[in-house]
Formats: sequence, structure tokens, C-alpha cells
Amino acid sequence: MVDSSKDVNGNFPGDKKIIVVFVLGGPGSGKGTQCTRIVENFGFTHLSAGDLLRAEIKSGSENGTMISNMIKEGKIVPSEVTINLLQKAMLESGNDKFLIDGFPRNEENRAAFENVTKIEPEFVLFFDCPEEEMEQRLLSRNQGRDDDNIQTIRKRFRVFVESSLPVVEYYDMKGKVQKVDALKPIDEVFESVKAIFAPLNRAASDDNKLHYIQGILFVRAAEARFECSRISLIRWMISF
Ligand SMILES: Nc1ncnc2c1ncn2[C@@H]1O[C@H](COP(=O)(O)OP(=O)(O)OP(=O)(O)O)[C@@H](O)[C@H]1O
Ligand SMILES: O=c1ccn([C@@H]2O[C@H](COP(=O)(O)O)[C@@H](O)[C@H]2O)c(=O)[nH]1
Repeated sequence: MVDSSKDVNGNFPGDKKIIVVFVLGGPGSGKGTQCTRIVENFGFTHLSAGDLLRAEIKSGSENGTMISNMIKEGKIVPSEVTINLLQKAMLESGNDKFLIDGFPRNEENRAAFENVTKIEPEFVLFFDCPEEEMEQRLLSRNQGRDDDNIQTIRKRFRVFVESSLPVVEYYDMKGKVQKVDALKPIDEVFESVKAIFAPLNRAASDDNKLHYIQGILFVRAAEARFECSRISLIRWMISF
């Protein structure tokens, strides 16, 4: 169901802070695996751009054949298609915290997303893993994906180095990249990930406390104003 607090153009209202974390890393670096754990522990909604594109193919959409051909070749689907799917999924989720996994894939994806949504990522979670390890993981993933074959895997690696790494470098220049050693076992990788997300929870809890204190002060001020008016009224009545 679409959240009615969003406007008809699908924009998030200006006063609502939307938190977006881009999750990037080579194919098979473990992005999806770690996102599942982040969702369980930190209340984010996980949006895998690849999963959304695969669902679009299955839905029988008019873009299905084009998307399917791009995926088989390891190529990047046009920005407007992916951004549309992401925006729709964000609005439908009702959440305000998102892990956007496997996007932006190139500079054009990045600029288009920021232009359309006006959202800058909180940070980029970057899973750093050697190609040999990623290749082994993808070849034994066994999820029946059309692109988990050695020919397409090699193409995906090339696209990652040529088009996606520059996006990571762009955000690194802005001091927004949190790099994780993804070669370690799953549990150890998640220990590093937890350390990155924990401060976000603390900031949210501090924010809640601040709002609570502001609420109490507001009530006390209202009570004081009421008391002053009551005294003025009694004085006025006595003066007769
Ligand atoms: N730290 C790890 N050590 C060993 N295997 C892992 C690790 N993390 C994930 N895997 C396994 O590697 C495979 C790829 O992981 P995952 O699907 O999470 O990667 P991904 O980065 O999301 O891949 P893609 O970009 O292709 O969608 C899976 O079979 C997963 O179980
Ligand atoms: O933003 C995106 C994300 C994905 N693609 C295409 O999908 C495949 C698979 O992506 P995964 O992240 O591994 O699930 C990818 O190789 C691209 O062909 C895309 O075009 N844009």
C-alpha cells in the first residue's frame, strides 16, 4: 500500500528525513547476505536493485525482455527503469530507512538518483573482496541465476571495475565510504558491519530523548501560562 504521507509525484515530504545507505561491492562480495542481517538488527528495508529488476522480468512487464538481455550480458539497465522500481518500492515500504543494494552501478545511475529523489546517501557500505573469492562464491551460489556462469561473471567483474568502482571513489572523496573486509567468514564480516551501524541507533535514541524532553518543557510552559491567566482573572475579580 502506498503511504499517503508522500505526495502524488512520489516525492517524500521535505520534513521527513529519509536515510539511505548504498551497499556496494563486487558481484558475490556478500552484499545480500549482510543486508539480511542488517534488516534483522537495525530496522532497515532492504532493496536489492538486481532483485527488483528480476521481479520486473517475472511480472511480464514490457521492459522484461530488455532487462533480461542486459542481465545475461552483465550490462547496466538504463537508470530510469531502475530508479522507477526503487522509488516505487521505497514509497510502498512505509519505512524511512533503506539499504539500497547493488545501486548506483555507474556515474549516470548515481547522478540520476540524486536528481530525481533529492536524496544523498548517509554513507556507502563497501564490501571489499578479491575477484578469485567472488568467482568461487558465485559459481557455488546455486540459486539458478542466468548470470552466475563463468562467461557472464567475467563480464560483470569488468563492468564493476570500469563503471561501479568510480562511484565508490566519488563517495570516498566525499568521506562517505565505510569499507569492510568481505573476505572474512560471514559472522566476522557482520561484526564489522554492526560497528558501522550501531552509531545510527544511538543517534536515533538521542533524538527520541530530545523530543521527549522538549515535550515535557512544552507542557510545563503551557501549565505556567494557564496559572498566570488564572491569577490575573482572580485579581481582576477581587478588584470589583
Ligand atoms: N563472507 C562470506 N564467506 C563465504 N561465503 C559467503 C560470504 N558472504 C556471502 N557468501 C556466499 O556467497 C554467495 C554470494 O553472496 P551474496 O549473494 O550475498 O553476494 P552479493 O554481493 O549480494 O552478490 P550479487 O551482487 O551477485 O547479487 C552466497 O552463496 C553466499 O552464501
Ligand atoms: O542497479 C542495477 C542493479 C543490477 N543491474 C543488473 O542486474 C544484474 C544483477 O545484479 P545483482 O546486484 O548481482 O543482483 C547486474 O549484473 C546488472 O545486469 C543493473 O543493471 N542495475
